[in-house]
Amino acid sequence: MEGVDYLADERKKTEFDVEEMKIVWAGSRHTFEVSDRMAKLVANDPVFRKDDRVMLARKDLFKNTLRKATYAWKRINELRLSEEEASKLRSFVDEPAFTDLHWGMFVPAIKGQGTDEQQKKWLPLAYKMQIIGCYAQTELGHGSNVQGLETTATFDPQTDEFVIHSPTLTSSKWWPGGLGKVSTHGVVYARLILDGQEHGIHGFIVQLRSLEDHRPLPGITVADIGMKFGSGAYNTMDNGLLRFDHVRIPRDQMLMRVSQVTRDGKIVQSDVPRQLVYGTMVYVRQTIVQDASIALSRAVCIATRYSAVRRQFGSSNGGPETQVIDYKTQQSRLFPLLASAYAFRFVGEWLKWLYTDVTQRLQANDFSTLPEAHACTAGLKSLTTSVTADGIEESRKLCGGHGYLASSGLPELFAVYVPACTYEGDNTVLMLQVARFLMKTVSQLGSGKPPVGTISYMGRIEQLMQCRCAVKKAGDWLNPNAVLEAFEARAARMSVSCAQKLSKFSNPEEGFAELSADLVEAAVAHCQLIVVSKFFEKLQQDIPGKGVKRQLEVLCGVYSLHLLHKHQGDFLATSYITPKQASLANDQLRELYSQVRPNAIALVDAFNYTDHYLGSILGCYDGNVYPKLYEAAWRDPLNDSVIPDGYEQYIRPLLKQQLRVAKL
Ligand SMILES: CCCCC/C=C\C/C=C\C/C=C\C/C=C\C/C=C\C=C\C(=O)SCCNC(=O)CCNC(=O)[C@H](O)C(C)(C)COP(=O)(O)OP(=O)(O)OC[C@H]1O[C@@H](n2cnc3c(N)ncnc32)[C@H](O)[C@@H]1OP(=O)(O)O
Ligand SMILES: Cc1cc2nc3c(=O)[nH]c(=O)nc-3n(C[C@H](O)[C@H](O)[C@H](O)COP(=O)(O)OP(=O)(O)OC[C@H]3O[C@@H](n4cnc5c(N)ncnc54)[C@H](O)[C@@H]3O)c2cc1C
Repeated sequence: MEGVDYLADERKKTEFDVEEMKIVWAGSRHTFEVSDRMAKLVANDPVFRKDDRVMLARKDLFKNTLRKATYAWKRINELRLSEEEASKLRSFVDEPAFTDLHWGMFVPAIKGQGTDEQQKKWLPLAYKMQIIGCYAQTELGHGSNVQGLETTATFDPQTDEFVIHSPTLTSSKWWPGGLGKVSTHGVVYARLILDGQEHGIHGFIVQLRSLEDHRPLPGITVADIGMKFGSGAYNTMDNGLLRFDHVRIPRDQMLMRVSQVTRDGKIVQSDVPRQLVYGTMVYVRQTIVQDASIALSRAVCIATRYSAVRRQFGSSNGGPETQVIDYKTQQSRLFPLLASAYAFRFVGEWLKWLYTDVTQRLQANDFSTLPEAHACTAGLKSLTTSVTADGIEESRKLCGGHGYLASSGLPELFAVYVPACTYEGDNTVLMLQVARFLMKTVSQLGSGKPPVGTISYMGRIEQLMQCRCAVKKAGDWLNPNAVLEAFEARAARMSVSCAQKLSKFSNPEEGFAELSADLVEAAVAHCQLIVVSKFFEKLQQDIPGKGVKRQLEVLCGVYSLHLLHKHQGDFLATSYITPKQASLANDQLRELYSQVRPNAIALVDAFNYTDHYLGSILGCYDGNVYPKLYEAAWRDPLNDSVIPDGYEQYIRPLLKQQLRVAKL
């Protein structure tokens, strides 16, 4: 039944202009057009086929990734794509590869931490991919604790070189993507030693492999760390291990924007704060927040379309059964995820702005917003990746048994996505950084320095500690001020409560460790407030298109009220709302689900994903799920023959043996 749209009736119910919503989702008409063009380019090119990925053995999978990545690079050059187009094309290829780390971390590390001279030398080589780089920070023994890294970079004043060395097994670099089999160079993080004295962790550009024959250079041991979670998935990436045996590099290969080492082996600190050595992580964390909305929206698109196709129970007089999307339980699990995808999109857009702003300030030697940028990128990376990883798994469950099939696309999406909760900073460790920022802010209240930016609500601490929720009926929860005050009061009260408990400890570090679980909860409350408030800010913009703004208001209501419902313990325990008001919020939430329902399919169509990118039979645009599942089953290599390999060797003797036992 080629060409029939099985979701056409659903699409007829839409109450808003989907084409305009596509622009809102993309961020601008220009971004929409670039994305649309690149997505179609990839989808229509058979080299980028990916439906066989989960069947491939590791070596074939990896070679296939190399083929796709180099072909993508060829197309980028042939078509003279801009940086923006090239990056979109790579993302629609949808296969983790060494190029992610080359463009996503190696190049940004040189840009952010290299001097002008170093950038001039290394960036042209990297831009033409004449060298391929990775980001080699984590070690076997230490990842979260960057100050605990053991690799050493000892300056030798005789030769004007650094000697890079791995003194222990645990100092082996472990995890860097692209390192295992591909990278020719790495930005390697090591402990700087000058004249026997330690000077903290710094980045060094180290050549790892020959540019002639790709063999590791003398003193370098390098390999892949082995298979990871899931089939296909992140196994396309060659995460690597690396050991140095007194490897010498010229002095000018230490990235010297933050600190310089002089010819006579002295360290000179520039005005730039030492934390800029961590700058690449801040950059990547903000890109991860933007990507979270993409991964979550993919899962939600699949689950929403399938929930409209799937029917179970409720047939009367031989009529059709109920679409599972009409069950309130399904809606209460699915629609908050749909709303979260939109919420993360907008907070990601804002975070990109914040990051650009802090970068411009840093160039003008204004470091004042760095702590907030660090707290926001760390906290939002943690919050959005945790919700997205859980949301992908929930989407799989929302698709029932068929969600467990590889052809649903959800298992692989989960397996690729879930390490985002760990890489670029373990999510708990990052929330504890937010908590430190919050405790510092609370301790400085009343010092005459008013808190600004995302923490400015703390400046109204007295009012926020005393106010009570004014909601009297369910509809009052549609008032943005009521919702915002609730989230502000909850976040402020949880932080103050932690600060009060902390003040009872004579050793603040001991207190911080003891209270860390509470502190993480306060940090989560603060980050949720940021997401809610950025959604409301988005709604204050001029949003054209029939019914588009209205739909976004509904989604904003779903996002904030489902959080309020889920965390009602916090809101009640901090005495901002009463149980009655919590119950009214839930009533309003149910009503909002009914408003999402007729628009659900259109709201996921607005993501504008091609069937190729979604990679899911359950989520295909036309909803023609069952014939496609049936056909896909027959394509499985196990069905190449009616009698399986191994019948003669195992099944037949087994059956014969059973027969003998039966005869006895
Ligand atoms: C179906 C198939 C689908 C296919 C999908 C297809 C494609 C997918 C493609 C791609 C996937 C998408 C993205 C992939 C991206 C990346 C993944 C790949 C690579 C991953 C790379 C990595 O993981 S790199 C390694 C990252 N490592 C970490 O993040 C380590 C975490 N640890 C730290 O950051 C720090 O050590 C710390 C922050 C936890 C502690 O630091 P320390 O110095 O010990 O700190 P203190 O706590 O004492 O703090 C001191 C002061 O410094 C401030 N501060 C700390 N960090 C920063 C910072 N970054 N910036 C600014 N300031 C900072 C801190 O606040 C303290 O300040 P005060 O003194 O004022 O309190
Ligand atoms: C797929 C993938 C790709 C990666 N790519 C790269 C790369 O390209 N380059 C690179 O350098 N690294 C890379 N990494 C490494 C990654 O950055 C680290 O694994 C990550 O930072 C977490 O550090 P860890 O492994 O040391 O975790 P650990 O810190 O050992 O965490 C273990 C547990 O301890 C807890 N914990 C740790 N410290 C604290 C604390 N202070 N308080 C409370 N709880 C704590 C954590 O919450 C966690 O539950 C990658 C990792 C993965 C999984």
